[in-house]
Amino acid sequence: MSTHRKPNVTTRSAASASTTTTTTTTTTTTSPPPTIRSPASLSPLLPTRLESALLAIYPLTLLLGSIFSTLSPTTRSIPYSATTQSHDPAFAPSYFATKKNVFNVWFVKKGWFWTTVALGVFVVLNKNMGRGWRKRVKVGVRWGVATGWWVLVTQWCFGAPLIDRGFLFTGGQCEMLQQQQGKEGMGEVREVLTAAACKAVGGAWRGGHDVSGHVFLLILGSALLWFEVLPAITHAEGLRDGRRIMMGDGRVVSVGVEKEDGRDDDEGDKTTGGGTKFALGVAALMWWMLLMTAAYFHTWFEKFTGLLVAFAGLWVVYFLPRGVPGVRAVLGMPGV
Ligand SMILES: CCCCCCCCCCCCCCCC(=O)SCCNC(=O)CCNC(=O)[C@H](O)C(C)(C)COP(=O)(O)OP(=O)(O)OC[C@H]1O[C@@H](n2cnc3c(N)ncnc32)[C@H](O)[C@@H]1OP(=O)(O)O
Repeated sequence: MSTHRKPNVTTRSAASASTTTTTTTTTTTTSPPPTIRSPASLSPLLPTRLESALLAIYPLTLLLGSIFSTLSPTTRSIPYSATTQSHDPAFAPSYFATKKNVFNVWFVKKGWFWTTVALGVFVVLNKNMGRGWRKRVKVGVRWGVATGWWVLVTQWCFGAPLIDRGFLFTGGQCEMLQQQQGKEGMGEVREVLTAAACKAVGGAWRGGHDVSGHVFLLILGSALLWFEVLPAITHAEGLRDGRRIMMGDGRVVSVGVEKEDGRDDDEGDKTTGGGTKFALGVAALMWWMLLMTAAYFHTWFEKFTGLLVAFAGLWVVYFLPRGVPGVRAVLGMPGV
């Protein structure tokens, strides 16, 4: 089964193969090169096993936090307000259960800034990207698409962001709009089509489904960081050549065939310099804040939809290019 794929995946090692003795023929038939070890049935549009395991950390974290909030006697005994999406701050069960906690105010609420800085530092300081700009530009393009998704979902989507549109679509509205006296203070009706405008005029954003912006941003930002960083610092096949791509003629091969001149810039020198540590540190803090969000804020369903919306963006940036050569030409793939 694997023999007809072998020529596609061994191109990158052709140079080294020519230096080996004739006995290599026997060796190659019995022990296939690492680039074809992934199950043949795996679609390039799906994560490798290792990527799946890493991505599974997110739903598991949400589950863990939600179970904790359900079972913890302290958390359960304090009233939860669906409108503020939090516990009464006067009785907050933990420092992390208050909205004003310093990590929320300076880190999560500015989470895309931190994601950008961490990625920027990694790209500038990481030696494994080679001397040219090609790989760095592709990282920038992927960041641009992820940023576009963040903007559309949380900031602006030709008017209200998608989260607010979803809230209104599912029957929510600014409570003051329902009460006639509130309408005057709000000015244009368009202004109250966003949660921010509603809160600014003292209204309550109630009644609809509010996708968790925190869950969305923390998953999108942290996964973006490790999807970019890990292929550059690990030998794990599931994050490197175990990734499968579809070629223009429909063949599914290892991503190894697309490496520049068959060369693997990253091989051998797996440095974890300051840029890498900083980026992974930001991703780790994001994971912690995700756990805190899961434990103290939002409903189960709000967290679940935050996860889905983040995964949708990640799929477009990191998995769609594997199955569509045209998209791959624009977005590239980390470590390739
Ligand atoms: C040599 C080296 C060279 C280096 C070279 C580097 C180059 C480096 C270039 C830099 C250049 C930068 C350029 C950046 C360019 C940008 O990226 S600028 C963008 C900066 N802006 C941001 O990052 C903003 C990010 N924030 C957001 O998008 C939104 O605030 C969020 C995070 C989506 C959250 O929205 P939200 O409305 O809070 O929504 P939600 O999650 O539903 O929360 C509901 C409520 O529960 C609360 N809540 C939920 N979870 C929690 C929690 N865990 N804790 C407390 N409260 C919570 C919320 O606070 C919220 O309460 P309210 O505030 O509404 O009362």
